[in-house]
Amino acid sequence: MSIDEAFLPWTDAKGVKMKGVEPRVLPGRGIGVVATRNVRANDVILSVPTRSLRTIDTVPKAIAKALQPGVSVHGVLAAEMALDESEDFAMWRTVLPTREDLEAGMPMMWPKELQDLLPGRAKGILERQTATFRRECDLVLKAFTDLKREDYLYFWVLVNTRTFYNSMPKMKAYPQAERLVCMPAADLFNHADQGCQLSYTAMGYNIVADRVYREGEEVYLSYGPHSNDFLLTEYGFILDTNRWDEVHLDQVILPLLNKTQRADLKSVDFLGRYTLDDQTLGCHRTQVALRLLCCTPGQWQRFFGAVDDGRYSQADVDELLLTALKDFLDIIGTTLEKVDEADVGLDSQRELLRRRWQQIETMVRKTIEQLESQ
Ligand SMILES: C[S@@+](CC[C@H](N)C(=O)[O-])C[C@H]1O[C@@H](n2cnc3c(N)ncnc32)[C@H](O)[C@@H]1O
Repeated sequence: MSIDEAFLPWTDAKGVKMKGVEPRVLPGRGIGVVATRNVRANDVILSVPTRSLRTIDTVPKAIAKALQPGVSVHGVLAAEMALDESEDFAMWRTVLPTREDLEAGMPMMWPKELQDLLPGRAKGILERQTATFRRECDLVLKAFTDLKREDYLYFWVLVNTRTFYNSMPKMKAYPQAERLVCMPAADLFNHADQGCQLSYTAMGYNIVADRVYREGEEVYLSYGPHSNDFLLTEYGFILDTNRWDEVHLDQVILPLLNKTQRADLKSVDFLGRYTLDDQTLGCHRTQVALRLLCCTPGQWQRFFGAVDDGRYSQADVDELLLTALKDFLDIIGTTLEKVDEADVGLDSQRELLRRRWQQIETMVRKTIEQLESQ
């Protein structure tokens, strides 16, 4: 893989300014952006003028009209790209990942058997993506009968992995999840859990350095405070070090609760989304749910209402959590065996899945050790 020599002149003609950075091919990450000289914190390293942005407002009326209101902005942008045969887009395509590149990482493009082995949180995101895609794909293929399902899927996934949240004031007319924008060159930055920030001005978008970067260093953008399950399903990769990572425990906490307890938690919006992270031995939601199993109603109410800190029931809660985490270790072990035995999909897909479960295992073991050493 290499970057077409006409690509940078093309971005230049679009008014994109790169200052002290340039895109390069990087092993294992496709293309990324690297500092060509020392960059200072708060330097604007890339700017993209409004005229170069692709938004719902730049989609040809014939396409937008044929698809909306039934298809989301995401779905319309994907359809536009799938139908775009212009020379302009052909140049952008030279730096876009191929279908094979996307298949390696994006669970939406994996075989069902591997999708079924995803961690619970990733599976939840995938289910929502798949339902949206199916609904939108049917509408798009009905409107543009020459389009093929697999081509539309490629562009749908592409838009998923390369759009930014669009903070232009006029986007307020759209629901939050629909405010999407595509930007040439800005979409070549890879993500880190701490990275540069995107900022909007009336002229367009800037990427601002979050810290000093030395010449030759890769410059990362922060896509947001995302866990590895989120990065896996939305972007097709995971980070080795991720301060926003968390492990979802619903799989082992929900089965402990009876019907009434579930209904009680649901009524206060505390049913599900139980997590472990680096900072806590079970998040506050987990603490609330487990206290239903070992406290009187009055004690539970006082903890829930923050009238007391629940110190008196902490040992019982920790014991319940420890048992749940040990059960989770069994589930993780069985899942890893299934991943190893799976004879479907690509090696890269199975390896990514294995790495994610190993990260989860490490976090669960660490918490077990901490609970046992208290
Ligand atoms: C906005 S694009 C970034 C540019 C991309 N690397 C390319 O070649 O076009 C987002 C995609 O880059 C890859 N990516 C981003 N950050 C990464 C990272 N830290 N490690 C591995 N892959 C990453 C993922 O495939 C993701 O879907």
